[in-house]
Amino acid sequence: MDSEILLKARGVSKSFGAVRVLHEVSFDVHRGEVLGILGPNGAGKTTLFNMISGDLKVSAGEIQLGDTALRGEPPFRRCKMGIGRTYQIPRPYSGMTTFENLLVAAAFGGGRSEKQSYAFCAQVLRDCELSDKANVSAGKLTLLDRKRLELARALASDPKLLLLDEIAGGLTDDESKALVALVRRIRDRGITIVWIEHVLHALLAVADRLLVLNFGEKIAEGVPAEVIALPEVQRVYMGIEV
Ligand SMILES: Nc1ncnc2c1ncn2[C@@H]1O[C@H](COP(=O)(O)OP(=O)(O)OP(=O)(O)O)[C@@H](O)[C@H]1O
Repeated sequence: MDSEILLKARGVSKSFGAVRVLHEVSFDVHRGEVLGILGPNGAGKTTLFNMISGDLKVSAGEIQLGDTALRGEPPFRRCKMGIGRTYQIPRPYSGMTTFENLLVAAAFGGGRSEKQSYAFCAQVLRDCELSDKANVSAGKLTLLDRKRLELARALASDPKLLLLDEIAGGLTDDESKALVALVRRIRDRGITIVWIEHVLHALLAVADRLLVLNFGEKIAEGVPAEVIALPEVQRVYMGIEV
């Protein structure tokens, strides 16, 4: 990890009508790091991602990628600027093959000829261990391979910053180890990652830092071992009274 800040969030808030979902959340994501985001159901984690990716507008506050303020930029522009994301409920085109799904995603990243896109997508498939499923219809993949495809689609847009939303849920221990190994390989290629995850052991295996949300507020941020030892985090996230 270097100390250059790739993403900066300052005072980010979101309300739906009278319901306040996020309140003045500020944090930095350093280039090359994996920042894990924890928090109970409904804490506002996915809402935060939606505001980074542009799926939702902020009610207040600022988000910057590098030196560029993201306010007013639509999702497709943010994708071209280097923000890739997965969704909690994967959204592949089920009637298309795995490879076709990647080609569509690569078209969003832009900047490549058709020939270059084919070569790039073939590389992403190899990285995600999906080469042997290239011609399989996305709707027929196993759960682990659907998760790999969700990741591969995000990678095909060639992100600098990858937002992962609960990709380890529902996997066996061995499968989640395979997914963690894949996340590590992506990080080692220089892609900065923010990972929302309830499967704590998967997150702890790769996160450099953790940020914890509760009821829309940041309650902790820092080195994983220190954060999960905090009494408030143990109480709200793990239900342990200390
Ligand atoms: N479009 C919306 N309209 C109204 N309320 C919403 C909307 N999107 C999210 N919410 C509410 O905002 C709160 C935070 O939701 P969010 O999905 O961000 O939580 P989360 O921390 O990601 O939870 P989980 O771990 O269950 O995915 C919830 O109470 C949710 O019902």
